Amino acid sequence: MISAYTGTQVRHAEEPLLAAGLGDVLMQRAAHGLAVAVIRELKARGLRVYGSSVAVLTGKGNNGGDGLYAAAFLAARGMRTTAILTADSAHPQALAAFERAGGRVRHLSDAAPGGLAADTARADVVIDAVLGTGAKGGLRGSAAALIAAIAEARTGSAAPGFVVACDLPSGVDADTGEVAQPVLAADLTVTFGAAKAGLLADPGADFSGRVEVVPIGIEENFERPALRRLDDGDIAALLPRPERRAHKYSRGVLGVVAGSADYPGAAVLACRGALAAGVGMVRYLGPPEVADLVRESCPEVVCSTGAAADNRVQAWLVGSGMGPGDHEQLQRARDAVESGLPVVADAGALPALPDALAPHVVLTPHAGELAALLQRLGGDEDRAAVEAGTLAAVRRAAALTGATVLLKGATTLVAAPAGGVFGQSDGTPWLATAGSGDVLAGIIGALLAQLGSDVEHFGKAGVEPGARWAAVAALGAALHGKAGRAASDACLGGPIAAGGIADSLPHVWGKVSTLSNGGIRKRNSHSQPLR
Ligand SMILES: NC(=O)C1=CN([C@@H]2O[C@H](COP(=O)(O)OP(=O)(O)OC[C@H]3O[C@@H](n4cnc5c(N)ncnc54)[C@H](O)[C@@H]3O)[C@@H](O)[C@H]2O)[C@@H](O)CC1
Ligand SMILES: Nc1ncnc2c1ncn2[C@@H]1O[C@H](COP(=O)(O)OP(=O)(O)O)[C@@H](O)[C@H]1O
Ligand SMILES: [K+]
Repeated sequence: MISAYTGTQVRHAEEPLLAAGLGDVLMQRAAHGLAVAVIRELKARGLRVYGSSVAVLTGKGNNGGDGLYAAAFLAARGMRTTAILTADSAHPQALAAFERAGGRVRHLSDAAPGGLAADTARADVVIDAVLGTGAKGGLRGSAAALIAAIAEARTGSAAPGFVVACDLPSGVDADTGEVAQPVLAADLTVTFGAAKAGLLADPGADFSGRVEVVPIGIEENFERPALRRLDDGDIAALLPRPERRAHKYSRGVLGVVAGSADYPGAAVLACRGALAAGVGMVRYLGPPEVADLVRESCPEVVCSTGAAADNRVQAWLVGSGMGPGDHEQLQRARDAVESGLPVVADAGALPALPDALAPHVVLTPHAGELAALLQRLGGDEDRAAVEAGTLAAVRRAAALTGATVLLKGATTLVAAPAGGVFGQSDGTPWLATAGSGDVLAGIIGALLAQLGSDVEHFGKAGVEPGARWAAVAALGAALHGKAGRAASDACLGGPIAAGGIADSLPHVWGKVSTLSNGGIRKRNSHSQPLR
């Protein structure tokens, strides 16, 4: 599990060490980790360390101190180092160490910004150490103009070098991932003590590049993370596995209330997602012409009639491909929510459900649908506001509705009403294709049907009871993202259609499940050695 924290949590974790007079030790550890990461990245790109150039942009706080100490290490390794001091002061000891190591200092206040930006953009490595967790808002004044000019110079030409953010890209809010432009997009963010939540949520993640965490000795002092990400080991541990004596009903039946005359394909794609995600059986309820298409496309699906209450299932999927005029389907969706069973509620069901829900109801809006939901509950966020502050918006929706809320996007966030948030970023932009969300709803529905009643399962994987519905939804988002990526990889990085996500899921599932302790022999409960 990757755990991320707010800047305030990181500062609290540092406090005991600062009180013990270890502030400079922490900074040296951070700076050394940053320098090592820069050297590793240079080598990975086939560049020599000795003689390569590095420009470090510094502010007046400790973030600038980290950057200057790191540049001093790099100067000692033979790099040509320049520090551009963007503020009227700099961390005094770090600046002295940098100068002792032979680094060159330039002051933003003394230079023509255009020339300085052009020189900086040409460096093999640019380190952004202007603002860290102590930032109040974004870059201002001449520092903002310099960063904007460097960003522009780097986009205009095929910039040869790479950008490394020290702790976080300046202008990205460590707690929320909100972005105050201008921000210099990093290829690599080297962050200290723990990942910051804002690096793993959009839009901050757009600017963070790859994120590496440098341990600095504060790791024991953290409490509850602000955001968690399931890694492959967690996914392997959480995947349901059929018992040896399993039958289709014990493995879980998913009821699907989806599709309409206008969008019949959504029902098919939701069923295909569910079938690929290990469910024992899918029961479809919907208009006869949609049911015909479902039968034709997925003969495995059992099509039923009647009300939701007449059909025995372990979980429901409602809403994909439904509109406000689909009264009978919407009534089934409301009944499914009333049943008390786990429900994934997508698309057309979102505006039709009661305002007050429960954690076992997983809502799956995209940004536009989340804005509409928040507006209905008294907020004034539009789609752009949700996209500018995804973490805050998804938390607010979960708190207001009492449901688990999954916000779809490049990073998919899942908020539990009790407070925990998961953030998955396993996919590819090729997933932004019509019907992709229907497949996701099918996958989550299948997981709810299989795992919904198994509370202990989550405890074993380190997920507390209050966050287990969010963990199921995050597991679904992770599988969906990985399946989309695998489908695209199979076409050498080419485009995918939504059905391809479902098609590649079983293979992705099998591959990731081999990572569980015990390895490949534990992959299936029936592949036991003969006794
Ligand atoms: N506290 C510690 O012991 C450690 C801190 N570390 C580093 O220290 C950073 C936090 O340091 P600080 O608390 O000094 O904060 P920052 O270095 O983020 O910057 C704060 C300074 O910048 C000014 N400032 C704030 N917002 C500004 C804005 N929008 N425009 C211009 N100036 C602004 C403030 O007045 C303050 O002087 C972390 O991100 C990390 O890089 C690491 O060295 C590890 C140890
Ligand atoms: N840029 C992106 N990168 C990765 N995944 C994305 C991106 N954009 C969208 N997705 C994913 O694709 C799916 C789109 O779902 P949705 O918006 O409901 O589409 P539809 O309604 O057409 O099915 C979601 O799972 C979302 O997380
Ligand atoms: K920074």
